[in-house]
Order: sequence, then structure tokens, then C-alpha cells
Amino acid sequence: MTYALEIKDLRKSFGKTDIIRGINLAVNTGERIAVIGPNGAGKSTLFNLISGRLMPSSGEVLLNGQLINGKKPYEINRLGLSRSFQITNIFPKLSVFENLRCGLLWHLGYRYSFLRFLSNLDDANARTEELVRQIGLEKKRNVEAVNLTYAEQRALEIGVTIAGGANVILLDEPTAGMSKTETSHFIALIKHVTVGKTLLTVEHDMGVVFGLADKIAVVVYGEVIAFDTPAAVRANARVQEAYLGSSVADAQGAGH
Ligand SMILES: Nc1ncnc2c1ncn2[C@@H]1O[C@H](COP(=O)(O)OP(=O)(O)OP(=O)(O)O)[C@@H](O)[C@H]1O
Repeated sequence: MTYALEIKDLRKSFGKTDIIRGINLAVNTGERIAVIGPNGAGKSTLFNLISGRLMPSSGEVLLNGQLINGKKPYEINRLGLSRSFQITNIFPKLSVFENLRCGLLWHLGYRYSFLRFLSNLDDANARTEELVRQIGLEKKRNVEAVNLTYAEQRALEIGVTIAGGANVILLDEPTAGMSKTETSHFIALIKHVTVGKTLLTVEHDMGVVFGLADKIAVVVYGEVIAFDTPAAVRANARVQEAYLGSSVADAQGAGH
């Protein structure tokens, strides 16, 4: 069976310091995974290794069965993995529609071929309209990104991330900086736009984790100490001892 994303004995050292210390993960198509762990555990480094920003010291990363170690971020993107960052990378002076269309066309490689670009423009426009609807910004279609609210900008960011049709999506703390109401709307939006796709998200907010994830990967000191359903992770004594404890209890108490 081919996994959407498979990580085999992945390791990364900076100088003499081992930061990622033999991570194994196998993620099925359509699964939503939350990667959690204490500060400095290696979550961002893991995402950087998967998305090609960093080269592993050893081990393998396979995307849809294909080895992607050593490939550049844009090559990995073309192969079907798209990542959105905590720092927004939308174009402030372009409208919602234009931002989404840029994301779509860039992924399709139209910048290399103007003729191909023209012949397929109608398709791209139709797909872009669909994306505007999917992220719920129909009324803001022609508004410049700079004039959107923070939550709308984050929704646009998700739209740009999925615009190219990637089947594996990486999100860094997607609800950071949002109010509780915005967060719950945003979780619903993420679920909606990632149906059928594989999602990995780094997340600190336990409400988001338990609201969004089919499975949780707990990273502690560069290792995955648990990879299981939210219920099983909650009940995992090693996880509670090593890291979660009160956070899980809080989230449980809050009915998440
Ligand atoms: N380029 C680098 N060079 C040296 N050390 C690094 C580098 N990048 C990260 N580290 C170290 O690796 C460790 C893991 O960092 P990382 O940012 O991956 O953790 P994290 O789990 O994402 O933390 P947080 O939740 O605080 O964002 C930290 O000790 C960090 O200082």
C-alpha cells in the first residue's frame, strides 16, 4: 500500500546536536494529523525536512510513494505537497481572486508558457471562482488582501495553499492569533477544504488539535513517542508524563 506521506528513520543534526532522532510516520491519504509537542521538540524542523527547506542527515521521506529527499521545495510542491506558513505569504496589493489565481497558475507552471497560459485561462478562472467560494470569501472577491481582516487573510492563505491541487497539505499553527469564534469557524473551513486530502498541522492549541485531527503525532525531543487517535493519545500514560498531562485534561474538561 502506498501512503500519502511516509517517513522512515528520519534524522537531522545541526552541528553535533541531534534534533530529529529517528522519526517514523506513515500517513494514509485523507488522514488529518496534528503534530504536537513541547517547545523545541523539533516540530518545525520536521516540517522543514518534509517540505524540502532542510536536507535530512539521514532517512527517507516519501510523498505518494516517491522519494523526495534532497528535492527543492518547489519540486516537492509540484509533486503534490503544499505548505502554508505562520507568516502569511499572500500578495497584499492583489485581490482575493488574483491571489488565488496566482497560486493556481504558479502551481500549474504557467509562468513558463504564455501560450499555454492563454489557452487554459478559462479553466483557471473557473477553478479560481470555486476556490473563492470554498474559502467563503465571495463577498470579498475583489478586495485587496491588505484590506481583509486577519482571519480572512488566513482563509485566503489556506486557499492559496490548496489552489494548486496538492494532495498533502502542511499547515503551521493555522489558527494562531485568532479569537475563539474565529478559531472554530476556521477549523470547520480547514476540514471543508481538505476533504479527501492529507493534512499535517503543527498545533499548540489543544482545542484545535482535538477538533481537527484524526490522529495525533506527539514529538518529544526529536522522537515520535505516540502516533494514534486523539482518544488513545489522551489515555497514553507516557504522553501525559512526558508532555501533555494538564493540557489534555484541560481540553477534555472543556469538552473537546
Ligand atoms: N537551523 C538551526 N540550527 C541550529 N539549531 C536549530 C536550527 N533550527 C532549529 N534548531 C534547534 O532545533 C530544536 C528544535 O527546534 P524546532 O523549531 O524544530 O522546535 P519546535 O518543536 O518547532 O518548537 P516550537 O514549538 O517552539 O516552535 C531547537 O532546540 C532549536 O533551537
